Amino acid sequence: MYIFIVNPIAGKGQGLKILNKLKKNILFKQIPSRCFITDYPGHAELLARQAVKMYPTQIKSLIVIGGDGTFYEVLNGTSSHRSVPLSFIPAGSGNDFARGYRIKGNPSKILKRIIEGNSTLCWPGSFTINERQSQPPKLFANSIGFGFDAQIVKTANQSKYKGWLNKWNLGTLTYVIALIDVLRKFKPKTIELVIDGQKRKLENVWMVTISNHSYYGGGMKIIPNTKIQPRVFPMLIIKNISHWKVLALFVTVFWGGHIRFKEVSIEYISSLQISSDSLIDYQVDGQYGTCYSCKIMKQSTTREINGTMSENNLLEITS
Ligand SMILES: Nc1ncnc2c1ncn2[C@@H]1O[C@H](COP(=O)(O)OP(=O)(O)OP(=O)(O)O)[C@@H](O)[C@H]1O
Repeated sequence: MYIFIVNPIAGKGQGLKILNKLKKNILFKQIPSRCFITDYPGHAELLARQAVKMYPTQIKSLIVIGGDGTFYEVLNGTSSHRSVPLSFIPAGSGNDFARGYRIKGNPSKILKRIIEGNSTLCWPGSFTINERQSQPPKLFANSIGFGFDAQIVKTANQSKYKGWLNKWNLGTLTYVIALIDVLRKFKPKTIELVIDGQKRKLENVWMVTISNHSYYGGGMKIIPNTKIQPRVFPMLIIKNISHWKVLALFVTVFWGGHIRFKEVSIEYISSLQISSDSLIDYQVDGQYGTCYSCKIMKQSTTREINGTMSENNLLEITS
C-alpha cells in the first residue's frame, strides 16, 4: 500500500496539480494506493499518524507531496513507526529536503524510483522546547536555527510577497527581501550553550543553526558539503559581526563562501542545549516559534527515504 499525503496549497497549488497529473500516470494506476489531502496547518501530522495506525504493516511507502513544512509534519506523525519508509515528491517553494537528499527529476520519475525502492537513510534531529518533559521530543529533517535566521523565516512567512514570488519560481528571493528587512532592526544576543556536555556563554550572537544537510532557505548552502552522518551534525555559529558584514556574508551563502568569514564557525556535535534569559526566536524546517531554551540531539535511529538518486550516496560513517 502506498499512502499519499498531499498539501494542495504547497508551492501555490503545485501539490494538487502534481497529484492530479500523477493520477493519470500508468505506474500510479498499477499500485495499491490511498490519497489524503490536508485541510489545515498540522493536518498532515494527524493524517500520517492515522495512516500508520490503519495500515501498521502494509505501507510500502508514505509519500509526501508538498513542501518542507508538510514533510516535517509527516516525519513527526510517523515518529513512533520508524520502520515505515518515507518519500518526498517536492511541490513546495523551498524544497530544501529534496536538494539535500538528491530527490531529483519530475514527479513521475520520482514515483518510479519510489516504486523501485531506491532509498537513502536519514537520521533526523530531535528537539525539545523549554524542556517540556511531558511532551516527547519532536523531529526535524532539515534544520533548526536560532536568532537571525528564525526572524527571517518569520518575516518571509508573514509577507505578502512570498506567494507572489513563489508563483514566479522566485522563492529564494522571498528570503533575501526578508533578510534585508530583519537586518535593519536585528539585535544580537547573549546565549548559553551546552555542547556535548560542555558549557559555553557566547555574547553578540547572530545565529546558531544545526542542519542535517547542506541546504536551507530555498537553496542557500548554509553548511556546504555536509556529509549526512549517523551520530553528528554540523552546527554553525555567527557572532561578533557588523550589520554590513552580515549582508556581504549572506550574498556568499549561495555558493558557501560565508564559511571563510572569521565570524563564522562550524563544528560537528551530537547534542546542544541553548538557553537565554530573554525569548529566543527559532525556526525548525521553516516553521517559526519562540523559546527560552531548547535541547537538540542527533537521533540514532534511521528513517528510510525512498525515491532518492542512489543508495547511501550521501553517507559517511564516523566512529
Ligand atoms: N489546506 C491547507 N490550508 C492551509 N495551510 C495548509 C493546508 N495544508 C497544509 N498547510 C500548511 O501549509 C504550510 C506550508 O506548507 P509546505 O511547507 O508544504 O509548502 P511551501 O511553504 O510551499 O513549501 P516549502 O516549505 O518547501 O517552502 C505548512 O505549515 C502546512 O501545515
